[in-house]
Amino acid sequence: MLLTKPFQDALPIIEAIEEAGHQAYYVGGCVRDFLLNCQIGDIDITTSAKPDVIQAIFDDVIPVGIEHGTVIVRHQDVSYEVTTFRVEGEYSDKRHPDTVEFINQIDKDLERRDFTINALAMDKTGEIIDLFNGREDLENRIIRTVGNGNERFKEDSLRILRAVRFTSQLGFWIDEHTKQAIINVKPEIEGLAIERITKELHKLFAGNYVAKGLEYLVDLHITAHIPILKQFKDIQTLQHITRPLSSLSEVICFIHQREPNIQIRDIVAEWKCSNKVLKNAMHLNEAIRYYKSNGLDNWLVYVLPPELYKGFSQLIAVLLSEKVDLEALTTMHDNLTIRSKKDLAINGNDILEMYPNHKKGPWIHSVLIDMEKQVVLGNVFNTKTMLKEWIKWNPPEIN
Ligand SMILES: Nc1ccn([C@@H]2O[C@H](COP(=O)(O)OP(=O)(O)OP(=O)(O)O)[C@@H](O)[C@H]2O)c(=O)n1
Repeated sequence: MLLTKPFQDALPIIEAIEEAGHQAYYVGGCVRDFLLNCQIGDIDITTSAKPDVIQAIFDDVIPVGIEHGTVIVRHQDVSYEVTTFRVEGEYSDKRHPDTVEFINQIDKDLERRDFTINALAMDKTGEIIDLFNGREDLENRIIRTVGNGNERFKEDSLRILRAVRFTSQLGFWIDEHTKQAIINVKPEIEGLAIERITKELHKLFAGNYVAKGLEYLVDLHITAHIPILKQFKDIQTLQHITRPLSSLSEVICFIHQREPNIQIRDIVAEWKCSNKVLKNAMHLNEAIRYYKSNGLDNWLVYVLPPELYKGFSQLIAVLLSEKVDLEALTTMHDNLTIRSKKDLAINGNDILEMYPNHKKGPWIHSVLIDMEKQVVLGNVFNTKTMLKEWIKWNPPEIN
């Protein structure tokens, strides 16, 4: 099969390993996505060479997980994960295998992988190694564990969420035996590091077939073992989603809107998200609240950071089945009369001068915000005279 560019770019790595007398193959998600004609993410390479051999062959190697057999080889500004063929022991810390044994043949390495569609390898000529009928499952759009599902999921219960995530990304179905194994092993999800769960949920909500993924999550009662989702009173409401949500802030805002008892701050804390995610989720939530009572106006566009317009428009579609055009938001933003408080033609001192018998205080800030809003909404011109006039007619409450 003709290799596409990302594989051709990685070819010198495979060739150099082979020239040193070892085997090397493209493996996992990149081969799956290649056969599906999807955009290729990272290219992973699996090899019979041990990490120290890889370090000796290449100049630019980052030892990210030598004890597990993984190093990163940098080649023409791209990072490639190169992992030695291995079999693994138990995952008692729920993150990494307790023991790793390096082996010389690819078969056993493929056998330890999660799903048949991920247990595919490809050599440098494009020849596919498919020991578990992964290609047939790709054609039939099936997620099936390699061998015994109970064992695969017990080795790493994150694979349960990966299975569901793949249904959301690829629109595939989960094989019946695999489904049963998910049901058997799902309580073990509770022992996983939350960061790993959050990462999978993020990918699940962003999948093109998100409704399908969430249907599995709910129907197989996996949600009962996922922090935050287990708090839903009516978990069915989680499934009513018509399109993907690409950022975690959108996901968090969506959850709060669907289940208002669950607070945004609590989701962020439980899922260990960043402050940036918290801030953006709050912005989105405030914008949705405002939109529900006022519709779309200049104030909403002014207050919401432009980088969140896309997420806002997605959420409006998902939550309210309404269309807010991204272009319309951008045009409204371009036509705003002011971009920030600094552009106001009046400042705190001007206001204080109008009320010489009063002291500085929070009331000045309130007047300024009100002015900002009136100017943005086009109710008053942004000149000092007009703004002072407006204040005279709408005197502030000073206390
Ligand atoms: N819990 C896991 C994680 C990964 N893998 C194997 O390691 C490969 C690479 O894993 P990763 O990069 O995490 O996932 P991808 O399948 O490549 O998918 P994506 O990049 O979309 O996350 C997978 O294809 C699979 O063969 C596994 O068996 N069990």
